[in-house]
Amino acid sequence: MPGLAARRLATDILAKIVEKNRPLDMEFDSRSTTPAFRNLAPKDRAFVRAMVSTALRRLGQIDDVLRRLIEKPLPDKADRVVDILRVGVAQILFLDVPDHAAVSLSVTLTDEDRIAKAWKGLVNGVLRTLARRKDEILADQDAAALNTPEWLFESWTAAYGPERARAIAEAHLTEAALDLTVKSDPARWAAALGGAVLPTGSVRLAGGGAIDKLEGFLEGEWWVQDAAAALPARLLGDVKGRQVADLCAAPGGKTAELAAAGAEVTAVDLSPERLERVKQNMGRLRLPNVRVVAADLETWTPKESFDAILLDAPCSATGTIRRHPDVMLLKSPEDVATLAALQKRLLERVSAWVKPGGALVYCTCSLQPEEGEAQIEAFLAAGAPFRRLPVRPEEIGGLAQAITLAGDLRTLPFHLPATDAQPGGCDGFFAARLIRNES
Ligand SMILES: C[S@@+](CC[C@H](N)C(=O)[O-])C[C@H]1O[C@@H](n2cnc3c(N)ncnc32)[C@H](O)[C@@H]1O
Repeated sequence: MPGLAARRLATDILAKIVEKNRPLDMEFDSRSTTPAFRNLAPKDRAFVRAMVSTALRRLGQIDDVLRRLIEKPLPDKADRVVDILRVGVAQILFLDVPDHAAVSLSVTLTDEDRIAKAWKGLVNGVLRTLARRKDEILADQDAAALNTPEWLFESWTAAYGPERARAIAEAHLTEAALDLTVKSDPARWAAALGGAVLPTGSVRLAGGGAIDKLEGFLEGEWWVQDAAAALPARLLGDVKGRQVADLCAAPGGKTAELAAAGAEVTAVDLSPERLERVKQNMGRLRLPNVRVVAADLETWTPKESFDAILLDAPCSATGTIRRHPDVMLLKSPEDVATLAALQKRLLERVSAWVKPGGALVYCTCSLQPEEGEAQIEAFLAAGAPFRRLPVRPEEIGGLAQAITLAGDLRTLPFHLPATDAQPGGCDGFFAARLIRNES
């Protein structure tokens, strides 16, 4: 039956993420070699990804629909039914799928399962009712609040105020555009690829299609990198001919920027597998000036100090929810606390490796102040031999709203608003630039 295999796979993947806490990318990577995945046409694979991402992005709204339309909560053994319903609701409310196809394929999937089949009538009834009442139900839902875990909404309200917290949650409702960092001539690549040049210099495409088939990929003219993720490396200024350490480097977006700007880069990361990707990427991009080191920064020590250091510390990644909606499900306040402790240790340790007068940029793709502003405040307050060098708007494409009072970079997911030429938004990044005292 056309489309059934894609729904079955989407339901299986969603179940693993929601019930087994498996990250979305990891689950897709591990499925990519299985027959169930390989037998799908490329457009069906993309559709599986769209169903799963949408179900995660809108999980709060979807579960609210199920609470409204199912009178008695389903028993634990009906997990499969819930997952089928979630994928079905995602199709009816948020994806461009005819209602009758979403309903009948969901019913067929239910009928396939030995236990779930007992709820075939319920699946049919719930999805048909939804198809009839969808406009009324959608109008009655507060999407931003329903889809955001309470602890996150509260933390953003405390950090940024209620209006900006809501704007962040609203920005998460939309899939991110595809941003490219180009080696040179953004206007030429924007024209060639049908995109637009952002004020920050990245090229933004509306997304869709296989990346490795796009012009310039094989020639190594650009790499995929969110517009906000492209900003921290730039804060190191002119790095041509300088010894620069990119710490926590994989998969290498910032390594590529530094190498393309002419630095001699030492790229360090804990994960040998992820470093393989750095090597592949640098090969494709024809950037030979990168030395890759697989090491734990908590124990590794460089032989010599560096002119400049970029520390892109491991973090909760709450700034990347538009691309990774599973973050909302998988991360907890405890994770933020554990990661903040690791970031503090890394920052203190690696800061000793910067030459006097050299720059240290600390960054994370987190919206949580504990992983950004508070780290730097505590580091400087503890008497570290560094001073802040505030970020200037002209260094980041005039994005003055992304500079804090203290002079750090703080992008939020609703920055870079949409225009006629391009969709809006960017990752939520924090970056601080510190200069080591001369003596
Ligand atoms: C945010 S990602 C880095 C993204 C990368 N800078 C880029 O722009 O493509 C964080 C990285 O930190 C690495 N990492 C985590 N703990 C580490 C440690 N103790 N030592 C070295 N690398 C670590 C992870 O393997 C992961 O690749």
